[in-house]
Amino acid sequence: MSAISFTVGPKNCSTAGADVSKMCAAHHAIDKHVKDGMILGIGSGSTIVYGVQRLAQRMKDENLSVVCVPTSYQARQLIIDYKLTLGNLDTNPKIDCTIDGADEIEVGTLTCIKGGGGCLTQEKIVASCSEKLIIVADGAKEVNRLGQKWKKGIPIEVIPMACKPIQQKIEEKYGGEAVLRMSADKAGPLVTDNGNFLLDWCFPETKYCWSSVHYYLKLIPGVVETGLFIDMTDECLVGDPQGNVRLLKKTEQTLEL
Ligand SMILES: O=C(CO)[C@H](O)[C@H](O)COP(=O)(O)O
Repeated sequence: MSAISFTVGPKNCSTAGADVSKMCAAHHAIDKHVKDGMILGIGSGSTIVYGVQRLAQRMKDENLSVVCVPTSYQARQLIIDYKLTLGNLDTNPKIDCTIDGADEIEVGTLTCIKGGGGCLTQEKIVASCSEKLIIVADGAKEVNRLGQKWKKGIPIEVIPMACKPIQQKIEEKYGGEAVLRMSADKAGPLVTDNGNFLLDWCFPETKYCWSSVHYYLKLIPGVVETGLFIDMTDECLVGDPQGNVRLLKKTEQTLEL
């Protein structure tokens, strides 16, 4: 793997029952990147929960003033539950830094698949308004090629009435299978925070120019957003079960159209 990767831990974060890899990565990101007076984007998923806990602790200990802009209903609720200051893009259209998780990270280009938790559209909007995007993850997410470990496909948010034609167009163009994500607890499809459906496109194993795939998908009427995060990530902090955190920087150019 070609990447700048070095250990920046270990950190003292051995809380019983916690996922130490995720926790150390998230704690390190908060300690390194959050400064007083900042507008901070709060990502979604399980890793960021540790980040919010750490932030709440720092706010108390250091009396920081930080406005938090959520990337999902889950993130909004976390901000409220931990008594942090809730912002939004109307009042804070420019964000200093967003910290978020990922489902898979291509080492070298730092291209990520996101949206396993279904929040990709708001995550991408908030990231696009941010000076910096910091991804926090455990080592299981690192790959040389997207799809090596994450087998659930690339999440694509779609307008419900366009779901079937979009499925067909994707499969005709690239092959594989674009599967409508179903809700775990309600009969029928999962509905996103934006009232849309999700397709998870399980793509055939081959070499892709991900930016051209992304642009092709985005141009299909009814596609709202894709879970491909290309040239957005500034750095990844990757934790391990011993509490070490490695920093990954971009070292390879993304294939261009
Ligand atoms: O993109 C996301 C949600 O849409 C999450 O950031 C991603 O699924 C990672 O989640 P976790 O931290 O639980 O592994």
